[in-house]
Amino acid sequence: MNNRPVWIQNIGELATLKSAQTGPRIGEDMNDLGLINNGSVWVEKGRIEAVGTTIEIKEKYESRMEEADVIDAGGRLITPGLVDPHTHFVYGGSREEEFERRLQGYTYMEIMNAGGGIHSTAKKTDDTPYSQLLKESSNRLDLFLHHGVTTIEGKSGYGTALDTELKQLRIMRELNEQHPIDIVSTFMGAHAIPKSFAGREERYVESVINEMIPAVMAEDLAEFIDVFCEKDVFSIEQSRRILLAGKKAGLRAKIHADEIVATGGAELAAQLEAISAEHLLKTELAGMKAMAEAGVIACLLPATALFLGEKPADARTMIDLGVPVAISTDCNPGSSPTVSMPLVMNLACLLMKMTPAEALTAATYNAACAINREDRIGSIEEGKQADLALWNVSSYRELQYFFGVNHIHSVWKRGELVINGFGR
Ligand SMILES: N=CN[C@@H](CCC(=O)O)C(=O)O
Ligand SMILES: [Zn+2]
Repeated sequence: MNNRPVWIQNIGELATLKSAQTGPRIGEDMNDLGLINNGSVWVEKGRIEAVGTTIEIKEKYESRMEEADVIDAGGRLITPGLVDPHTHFVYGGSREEEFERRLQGYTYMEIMNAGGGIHSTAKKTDDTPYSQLLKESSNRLDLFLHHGVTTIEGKSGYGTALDTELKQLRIMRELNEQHPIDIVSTFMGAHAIPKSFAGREERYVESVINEMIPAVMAEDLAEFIDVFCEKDVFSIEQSRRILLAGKKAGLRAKIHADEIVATGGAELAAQLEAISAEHLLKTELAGMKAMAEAGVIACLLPATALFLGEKPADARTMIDLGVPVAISTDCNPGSSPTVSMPLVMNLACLLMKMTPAEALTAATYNAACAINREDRIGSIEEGKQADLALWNVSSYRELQYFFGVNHIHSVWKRGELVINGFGR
């Protein structure tokens, strides 16, 4: 830990995301970025001590300037470190052959029902030794960091049995200790019904409830539970039982809902007071209204929609109804092989017609809310972790507009410069 204070000054545009409102931002508040022109941040012991204009911070810390490492941001943009609230980043192998098959016309579910898709990654993840899986996942985290991401959520769910679930979750725990990125873990044993349980689907649901959840809790390996609630995967009733069992054990609920077919997953999320519902490509108005009413965060995944050739989620209606919206990469080898939150922000604007400001809110503060971390990350305010991203552009609008490029310059994690673009 750097014990010297860090004074970052001459920030052309500082998007603090600070707001008088508490809880996830909804409606017009998603456009309020708490912007400061010619901004400055004073960081001490990994925390943000003060935020203001360069002149204000200079005056406030005049007597202590000598002690500080002084950084000139050169008129660039600083945002909170990006938060990716939905990933499956611990996995073995790759699925580029399946990508080609989909380009030839096979659908995602056809491939999965024929034993490919999630089943193929589960088999490869079973077969990848712990140390190799750890190394490959750590390399992926490096890529996330190079795209300005300082916290991610990670899900288990690639395995044909409990031991692979535990392997994935233990890897996330170990990486959380080793890697600069903070990892928040979700147990997703209900991602696919293993082929060995064909015809005995109920038996698998029972095993998730009676064997897997207790084993995960015994090692305190997860904070959230998630289910792939989908036609031909887990039904509404199976999803309800699994999520209720998780909640009873102390996990907060998330749900992959209405991705391929509208099955009522959004309504279930509202009934169970899930913290978030994911995908929502096919969600109907009633489901959106129920989510708005219950305060469930919509975690939207435009890179997945693009990669699967599906129409993206109706973010505009959700925002207009008061549903809090977050966005995420959904990094996984089948439906979204990307680590780029900057790309996801571009796609949120281009495909879902979110404003540049809404996309930034969805990738920072609201994303932090979707993983219950808004008390410490997601905005640049006094007392929060000094997780900061410096971009090689002068405004957030430019970041969202000049697309397909990684504009990252430097990244601080808890006040430490972990990606250093100075001098280039
Ligand atoms: N849809 C379910 N799960 C993942 C995809 C997993 C895979 O295809 O490997 C998702 O969120 O997109
Ligand atoms: Zn997912």
